[in-house]
Amino acid sequence: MERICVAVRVRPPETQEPVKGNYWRVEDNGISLHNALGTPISGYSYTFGKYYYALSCICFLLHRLTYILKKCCRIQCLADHVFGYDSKNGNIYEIHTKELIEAAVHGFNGTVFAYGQTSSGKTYTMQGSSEDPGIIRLAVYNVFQSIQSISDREFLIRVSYMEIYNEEINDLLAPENRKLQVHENLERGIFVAGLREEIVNSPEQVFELVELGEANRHVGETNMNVRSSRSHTIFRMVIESRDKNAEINGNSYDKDAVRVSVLNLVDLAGSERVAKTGAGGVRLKEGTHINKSLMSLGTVINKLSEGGGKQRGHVPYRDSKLTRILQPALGGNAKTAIICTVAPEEIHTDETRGTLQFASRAKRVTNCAKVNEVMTDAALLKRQKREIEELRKKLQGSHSGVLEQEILKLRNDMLKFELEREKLAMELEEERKAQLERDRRIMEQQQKIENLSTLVINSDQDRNSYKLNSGENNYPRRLSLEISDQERRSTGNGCRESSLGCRVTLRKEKFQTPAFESFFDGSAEKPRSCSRLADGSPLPSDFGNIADEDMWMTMNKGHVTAELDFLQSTPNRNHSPVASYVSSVHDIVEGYQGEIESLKQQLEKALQEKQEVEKSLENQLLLNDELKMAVSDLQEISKELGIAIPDCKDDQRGMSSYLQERSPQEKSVNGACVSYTDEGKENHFSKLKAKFCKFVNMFDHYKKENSELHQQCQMLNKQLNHAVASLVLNTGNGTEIEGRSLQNEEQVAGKVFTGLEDQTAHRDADKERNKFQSEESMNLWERLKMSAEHVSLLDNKLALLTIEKDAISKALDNELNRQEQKQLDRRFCELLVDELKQVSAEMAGRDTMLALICRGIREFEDTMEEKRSVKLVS
Ligand SMILES: Nc1ncnc2c1ncn2[C@@H]1O[C@H](COP(=O)(O)OP(=O)(O)OP(=O)(O)O)[C@@H](O)[C@H]1O
Repeated sequence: MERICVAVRVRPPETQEPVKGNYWRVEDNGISLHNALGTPISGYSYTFGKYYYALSCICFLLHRLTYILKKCCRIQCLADHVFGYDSKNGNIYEIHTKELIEAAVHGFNGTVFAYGQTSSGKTYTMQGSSEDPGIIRLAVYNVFQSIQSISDREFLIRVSYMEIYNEEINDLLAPENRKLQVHENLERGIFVAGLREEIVNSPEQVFELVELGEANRHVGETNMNVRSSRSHTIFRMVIESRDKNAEINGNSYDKDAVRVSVLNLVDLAGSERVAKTGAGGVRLKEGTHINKSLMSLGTVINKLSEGGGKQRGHVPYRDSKLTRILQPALGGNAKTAIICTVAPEEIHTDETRGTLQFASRAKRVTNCAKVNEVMTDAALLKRQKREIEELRKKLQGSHSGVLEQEILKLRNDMLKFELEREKLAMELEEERKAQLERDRRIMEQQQKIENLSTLVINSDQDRNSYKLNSGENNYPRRLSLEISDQERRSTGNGCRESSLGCRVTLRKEKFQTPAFESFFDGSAEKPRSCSRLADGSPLPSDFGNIADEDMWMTMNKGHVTAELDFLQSTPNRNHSPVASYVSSVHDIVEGYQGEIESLKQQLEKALQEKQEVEKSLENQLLLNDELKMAVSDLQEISKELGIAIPDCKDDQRGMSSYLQERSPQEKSVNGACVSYTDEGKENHFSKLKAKFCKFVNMFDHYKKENSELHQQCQMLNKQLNHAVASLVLNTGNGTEIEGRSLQNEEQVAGKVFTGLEDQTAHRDADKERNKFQSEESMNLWERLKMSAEHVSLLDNKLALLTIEKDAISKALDNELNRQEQKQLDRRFCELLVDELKQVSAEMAGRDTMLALICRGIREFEDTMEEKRSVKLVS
């Protein structure tokens, strides 16, 4: 564990004029604010490791003398420092950062960053000038020098340069690589995907790249700095090294051990105040992002400094790209040095104080740096080294230009692929999110549908209970307009918002045919077996294609069973002016229903009678059968006796003529059996004859009865026809619902007729009636629709008027309250006036009393005076 090294650098004043007000003075290893007289101002004094400063100076002097002393002092040397106006970048580098850079060559991660307000000299410190090279240049030189001094290891250095501009990471070496993403994995730790990395062999190569990056960096002019950095830049060197002699020594462990360290040299953009920078538009936006990310950095430092390096809790590295990229440098596996730059001018006192406080906190942060050794057989170092060698050989050849281009192209391709991969990963993630969202929506929809189904079922149950209670037929008595915002929004299965604005619920379990509301817009899907349905009508317009009764039943089944849920007026509408209109419509409907019900009763009665007649007819037929059997018995006996008896099917006349045409002996049926010699036979014959006569009489009687019954039956059928016809005509003026239900009745009636009358003629009549009925129904629906629209319009108006009325009554109430208040005030005033009058009267009384007392006193005094003068005289 080691602490972050923090140095403070005060840049020279902007003007050479002598300071008139307060000024910052650097003394020993501290910085304090002094007034114009040179006296330090209390509370503005910061001292940074005096003891360490002395030690570091000694260390600097003895730096090259003894390695052990250097080693011992290393930690101490990286202690805090304060650098004054006249300090050079070289001094700072030597004292503050050199150890860190050299440690990076030996496999430690290292980060150096400059922090401070705008125009305090961060860029100057990091980049420097031609006379005073900055930390980056000095570090690059130092790295290459160190590499050269280490003869037993081979190195590979890769360089990248990026900026964080408005919270977007851009590649400064490849400006086309924008909006790069930060990733983390076990192998590479935290890294920026798609960042161009250049393999370098010399400081000059690096400087070229730095220049290229600087040219691409975002800078802009503000009131405080002509060339103000508008982005944070991170110059990164990845140093890989491997033991050269490992293969010769046969040490496979050393051969595969590759040290990989990352050195970040960071030039932060400066915190700024809009009032001072005069930033607006783009500059303001940049400034906002800069301040935000610096605030995140401050928060991270605060968090890290709080726990004393042990219990840190959650550190919000992910709050900004800057802290995320610098995560290893802030409390992680890295050596870190911070250079806090401050401006000496009095006007920047607050900012300077802020920077110094940041420095104090950063000083308390501890890191845990260790040598990063990677064990891999396919080390990148080896591979890339070989590649470099190959490329170098090729470059030396005649086609160097072409090859160079090829390399560039390959590199670009590689980057493109990497970017593509990133993009695809992002798209995949987005798609996943979208899918989740879709699933959620579907779930919601399903829930809604379930809710609506429950509603429909409830409604169905309500209606059933209504039916049970009323003991009525299957027709709903009232139309109710149920408007509920929630339900109106719902457009699930079987439940749609109608053009009337009222919600119409279909009974899904029964409806197989076009939805009811489609009658309004004619969008209903036509049933398969009924292709020639009239537009918008639920009933077939042409019955020519209907082959039989079953098909007709099948076709109409959906319509006949289709019902609307109850529609109820909302309570507030009962009192609306249009409610009477609705109720009148309801009355008309109810009138029709009454008629229909009475007709139905008639029909039922007729059907009952008809059933009775049928029953007696059946009995008659049974008797007929018995009679037939008896006749056949008789025929057999007659045959036996040699008498020819006419067939039982013959009518009465046939039987009579037979009896008349009989032989003389046979004619005297009443006992003249003279022609028979055999007395026994005669008796038997007479018995049979009597029996036969009895049967004949019975037959006559039944036949008569039968014809009567037939007549009665025909009469009843006529009555039935008549009842049904009037029922159908009346239904034509009824509602759709009644119309449909009557179709059902008609079908029942049609069934009854089937056995009695000619079906074709009846169907023609049915067709006509149904056509008429459907037209009438549609007309009525149109009227109902219009009236419902009218009702809804009036309701809206009423609602508006109600709101207006409420507002007026509210205003009226307010006015009344005000009036009351005024009256109360007036009353209060009057009371006050009365009281005042009383008080003044009292005062007047007292004045009078006082006057009287005064007069009394005066009189008393006069008397006394007189007495005194009398006394004196006497
Ligand atoms: N130590 C120094 N010696 C001489 N000049 C300096 C020094 N430090 C800063 N300057 C000058 O001050 C000015 C502002 O410095 P610089 O641009 O480095 O500030 P900065 O902190 O990077 O500002 P910003 O955050 O706006 O980018 C520059 O003109 C620079 O040359």
